[in-house]
Amino acid sequence: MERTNVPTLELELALASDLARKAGDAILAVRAEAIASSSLKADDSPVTVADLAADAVIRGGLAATGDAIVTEETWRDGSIGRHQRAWFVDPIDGTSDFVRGSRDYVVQIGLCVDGVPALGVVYQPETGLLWRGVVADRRCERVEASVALPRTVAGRALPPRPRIAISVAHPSAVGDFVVQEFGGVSVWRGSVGLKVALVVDDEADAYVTASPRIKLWDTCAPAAVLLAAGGAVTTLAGSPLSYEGPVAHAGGVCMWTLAARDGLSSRIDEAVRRFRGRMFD
Ligand SMILES: Nc1ncnc2c1ncn2[C@@H]1O[C@H](COP(=O)(O)O)[C@@H](OP(=O)(O)O)[C@H]1O
Ligand SMILES: [Mg+2]
Repeated sequence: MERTNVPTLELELALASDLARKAGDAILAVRAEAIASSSLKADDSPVTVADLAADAVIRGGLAATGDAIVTEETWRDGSIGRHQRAWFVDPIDGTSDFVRGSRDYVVQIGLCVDGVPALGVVYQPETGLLWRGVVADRRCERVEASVALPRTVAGRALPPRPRIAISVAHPSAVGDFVVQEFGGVSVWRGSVGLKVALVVDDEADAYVTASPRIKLWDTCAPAAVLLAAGGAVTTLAGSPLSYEGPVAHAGGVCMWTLAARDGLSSRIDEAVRRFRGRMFD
């Protein structure tokens, strides 16, 4: 049968892009008040009225899809379970940076199909930059002032000093060790989505975190963006990330170019061995 070039998940990509921008507007509208009145959730992570407003905008916009919806601000404990389609929403990724007045925070909307990231949108309200991807079409783009620039990481070589994107808000001994072990350079940045955007934009080769506090909504959208660009997404041990079980990634997360995965994964193993028992800080 003749192959058609009908784009996959076109409506979903348009919907998620529109909702991410609307959520971004909702955040900017209450930013000052949100920063002044932030509070801590039961797990000690910050939350603001901006997180809640953006969460509500996105949930409202996705409701008509009839799909499962998992959002940071509404999810209650338990396992995600198996869904044909499930949206993972982080209304603000990088809330701790946001409350410090940093521009490094994003809105993230990801869609898993059969438990695997299929589509993702990462939007930075402060700059209007948007990264998005549809994995099945190998379509990844950075949208800047309404111009979509295609992005790929396939075929990118690993530089002699690999650039490793590392959390500003949550530095860790494991992160430091991994950078040292790779003979690499740390690229400090807030938000998971922006660290993965660094990989997509050729400003980093890998994002590595050992934190068990990283959640499925922190990773789903950026994972889809990077996979669509031809990159790889794994646990520290090299397994695929699961989106059907617990809401936290217990095995850490690596998001990298194929060259970085191939060149560095054995040394990640070394980090895992060395830090066993106190791996997650
Ligand atoms: N060691 C840690 N402790 C607490 N949260 C962490 C963490 N490492 C990552 N995270 C979570 O991962 C997200 C991005 O963190 P970072 O900017 O440090 O990379 C944040 O999500 P939210 O901002 O959506 O709550 C944060 O809660
Ligand atoms: Mg968040």
